[in-house]
Amino acid sequence: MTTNRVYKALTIAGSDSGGGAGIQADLKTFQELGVFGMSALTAITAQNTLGVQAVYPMSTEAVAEQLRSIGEDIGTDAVKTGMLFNAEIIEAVAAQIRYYRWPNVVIDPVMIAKGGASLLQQEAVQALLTELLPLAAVITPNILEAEVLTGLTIRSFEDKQEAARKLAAYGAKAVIIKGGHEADPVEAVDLLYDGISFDTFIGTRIKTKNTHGTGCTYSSAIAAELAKGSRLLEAVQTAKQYIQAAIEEQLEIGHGHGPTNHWAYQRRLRHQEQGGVRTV
Ligand SMILES: Nc1ncnc2c1ncn2[C@@H]1O[C@H](COP(=O)(O)OP(=O)(O)OP(=O)(O)O)[C@@H](O)[C@H]1O
Ligand SMILES: Cc1ncc(CO)c(N)n1
Repeated sequence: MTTNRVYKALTIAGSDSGGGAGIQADLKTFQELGVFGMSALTAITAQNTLGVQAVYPMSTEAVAEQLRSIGEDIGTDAVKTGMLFNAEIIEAVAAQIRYYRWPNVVIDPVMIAKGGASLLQQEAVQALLTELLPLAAVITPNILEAEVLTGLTIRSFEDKQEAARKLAAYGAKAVIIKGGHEADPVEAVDLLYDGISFDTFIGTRIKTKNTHGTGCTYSSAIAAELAKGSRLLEAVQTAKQYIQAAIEEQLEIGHGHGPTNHWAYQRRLRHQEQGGVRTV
C-alpha cells in the first residue's frame, strides 16, 4: 500500500451563511486544489448575496481553542487569515501562529464586505500591522485596504508600488495589491512585490456583478498552492487562473452579488481550456 503525502491548509476566518465568501469559499478552494482544508471560525455572519444582515463574533478563547486543537494534533502546511474582526482576536491568532511556527501565512486583510458592512473594527488595524504582518508570507489587500493600512492615497501604479514597499517594511515577505476594484474596463491587474522586485498578474476583466468572495477565494488559492510546496510566483499564477475561471463561469445564485464558481478551474483543466491570464 502506498500512502501519498497529504497537504493541509488552515483558514482562520468568518462564516458566510450564503456560502460565497469567508470560510465556505476558503474550504471549497482548498478542496478544489487538492489540499485538506481545516478551519477556525472567528465570527458567524448572517449573510447572503444582498449583504451582511448580522455579525456574531466568537470569543477570543473560542478562536484560540480551535487553533490549539489543530496545533496539538494535526498541524498545517499553510494558513490563510480572512475576517478577524477585532484586535483581541488578531493578537490571539498571531500568538498561536508564532507558537506553532506555522509556515506559509497568507493574510487577506478583510475590512469591509462588498455591501459596506464592517468586518474589522477600526482600532484593530494597528494590531494587524504590528502583530500579523511580521508573520506573513504574503498579504493581499485590495486598493481600499492598502490605503487604510498605509495611510496613502493610491491613484497611480507608482502609488501601488509605494504602498507595497510600506507594507513590506512591517515585515511581510511579500505584498499583492489587487486590482479588482479599479476602473480599468479591459484588465484586472494585481501587483506582487517580494521585497526585491515587482511582477504583475493580468487577467481579462469580466463585466459582472457576481464577484462576492473573489478576495477570499484568491487568497485561499495562494495558500493552497504554497501548502503543496509551490514558490510564491507560481502559487499566485495558479491562483490568478483559478479566480479568473471562477469569475468567468458565473453562477446565478441569489438576487444580489452572486458567488464565484469554485469548480470552474478544475472543469477547465479537465477540458484543457486556457484562461485569459498572463504574467509580466
Ligand atoms: N471583474 C473581474 N474580472 C476579472 N478579475 C477580477 C474581477 N474582479 C476581481 N478580479 C480579480 O479577483 C481577485 C480578487 O480581487 P478583488 O480586488 O476583487 O478582491 P477583494 O476586493 O478583496 O474581494 P472581496 O470583495 O471578496 O473582499 C484579483 O485577482 C482581482 O484582480
Ligand atoms: C465572512 C466574510 N469574510 C470575508 C468577506 C469578504 O468578501 C465576507 N463578505 N464575509
